Amino acid sequence: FISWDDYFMAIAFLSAERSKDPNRQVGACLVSQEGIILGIGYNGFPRGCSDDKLPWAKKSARGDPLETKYPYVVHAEVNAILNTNHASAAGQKLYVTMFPCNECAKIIIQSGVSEVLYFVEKRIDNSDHVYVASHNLLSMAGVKVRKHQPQMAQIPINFQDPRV
Ligand SMILES: Nc1nc(=O)n([C@H]2C[C@H](O)[C@@H](COP(=O)(O)O)O2)cc1CO
Ligand SMILES: [Zn+2]
Repeated sequence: FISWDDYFMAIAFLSAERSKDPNRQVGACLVSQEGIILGIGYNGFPRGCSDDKLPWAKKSARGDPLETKYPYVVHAEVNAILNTNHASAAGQKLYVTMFPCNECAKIIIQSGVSEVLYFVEKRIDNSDHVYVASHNLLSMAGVKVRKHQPQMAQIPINFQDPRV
């Protein structure tokens, strides 16, 4: 059977599959102290803001930031937190497929999350201030940060041959 940590991380991975970002699909799963899922999210444009009208590009040929996704996209972590009713703020754990950026770190801290479990970190070296700031904030606020160590290499879901 699947461990709790693998289970919640797998849910974050599955949620990431919903993202329409062609370059990076990120998923997050917020879990209460009691192990109840409070919220799930992935990166996408805000509700009502159509993918048909907003760009998914990383760069604009004209150098116009408004032609890129960055000013518009809601990060997976924020969606997971906003999708909850905040019933039990204390002791929440956030499972994320990617280490959170500094803007998400602020929201994670202010919403009362006490532990972040991430799968990969985008940061290549210490020069990326976004992730250095994120580490600093989480550490100052006493939010535990842990890299998920999977117990299972894969968790296949097979609709063709369900073991029921
Ligand atoms: N923790 C994160 N949560 C997220 O939801 N994202 C999203 C925002 C963008 O849609 C995409 C990053 O795009 P790129 O610059 O790697 O092509 O991933 C990114 C990170 C990484 O910090
Ligand atoms: Zn973020």
